[in-house]
Amino acid sequence: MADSLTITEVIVKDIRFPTSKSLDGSDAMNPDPDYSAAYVILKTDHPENIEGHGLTFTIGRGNELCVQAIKSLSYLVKGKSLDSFTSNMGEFWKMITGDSQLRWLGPEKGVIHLATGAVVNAVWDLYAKIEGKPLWKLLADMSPEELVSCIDFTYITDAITPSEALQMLKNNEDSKQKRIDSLLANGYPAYTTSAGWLGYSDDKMRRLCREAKEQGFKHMKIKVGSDLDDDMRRAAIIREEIGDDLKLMMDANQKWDVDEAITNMESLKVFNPWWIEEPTSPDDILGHAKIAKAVKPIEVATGEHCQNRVIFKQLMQAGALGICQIDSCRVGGVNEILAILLMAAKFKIPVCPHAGGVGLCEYVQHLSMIDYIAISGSQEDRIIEYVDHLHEHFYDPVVIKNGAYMPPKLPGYSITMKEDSLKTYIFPNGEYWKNEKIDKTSLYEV
Ligand SMILES: C[C@H](O)[C@@H](O)[C@@H](O)[C@H](O)C(=O)O
Ligand SMILES: [Mg+2]
Repeated sequence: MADSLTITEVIVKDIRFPTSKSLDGSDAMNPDPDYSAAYVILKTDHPENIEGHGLTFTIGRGNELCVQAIKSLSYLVKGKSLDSFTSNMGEFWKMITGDSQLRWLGPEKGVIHLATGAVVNAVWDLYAKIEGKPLWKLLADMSPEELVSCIDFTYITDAITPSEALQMLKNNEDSKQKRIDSLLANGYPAYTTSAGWLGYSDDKMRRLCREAKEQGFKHMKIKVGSDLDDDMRRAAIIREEIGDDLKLMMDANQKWDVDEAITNMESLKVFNPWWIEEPTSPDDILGHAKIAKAVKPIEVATGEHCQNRVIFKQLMQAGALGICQIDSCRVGGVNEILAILLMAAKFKIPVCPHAGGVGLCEYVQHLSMIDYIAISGSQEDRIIEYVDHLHEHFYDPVVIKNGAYMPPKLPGYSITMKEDSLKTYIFPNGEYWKNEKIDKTSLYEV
């Protein structure tokens, strides 16, 4: 029973994959990412040893900082009963983000908030496993009142109030089952970024474009922001491969200044992109608003480095955001995501989550599904990012059919990694890393 379950131990692991070797994930700002996870396991006294798993995503060096921050937060969950959290999820989230001394490190941003995402998501994973449901179903089965009670509305009531949120959820209540049935039958549409990594050769890009088309993808994303001539050349190759019917998106990964973004998009618009992603600093709300106005009808997309619900709120209020790219563990986990999904629905901004990395696809599928089932109620202009890397390390990897994510069936948040993978890729002494020459700019003594 949930009410007798106690979290007895919090284990944290530094897991890193050497993706920089194949340039998977490379972009103009991040040329050599090693996809990594600050990974947390909540041990419990459940008779069948059910555990809660969660992770936060980084790209290598610095993962150890998230690991330490999770350790600092762990006293807030260790020794507590799951029921003491699930009886009021909103209060639980306030408690995790409200530690009077740790809060100083943020508040609600940077390393401490990335760590919050891992811990909060691990608690949701445990909750869903105990209830015997995949996370999307656990959320779908909640009443509007229960869903609203998961959210901390602090700092966002000028954009959305609890009673407005409740009304929005109630409006969707009667038609929920219809959308669940459609997800079970058709899945949730995806787009792929796998073909367009900046470090890939032209031949590899062409081959991956063809494969993606054959797999049923209708949208592809390409990296830009290195050198405009090169961006033009690569965009032309992709358009040649995918034709005019498929949608093309561009991602500059924060490379440009505001006016530079506007000028460069003047040239790149000939390839008819649907959106330009992260054109400039993720903190520059007015800059995004200026770009959004200038590049219309191309949409401005951002969110993977958006630190919390307050920044999302301002982007929406300022008309700076055309596509909202929630990130499952950049912000403080499921509770804060629900707040952002509700604001996006209110502002009529489509949510297309940031995924890829390691575990992000596994996470965000649940979030888009609950958005569709209970919050926005729509799939119009909404797709989930998909990247074909590292899924083999998960017990319950994503299932893509005909370019769509199929709803996960196993209980939990789909983020549990295989024992063997954890052992092999733990940094710096796992089977893989112990023989590698390791960069010494980390806290580890090597
Ligand atoms: C370093 C990473 O692969 C990023 O390039 C990636 O998250 C990207 O911005 C994306 O939108 O998928
Ligand atoms: Mg991106």
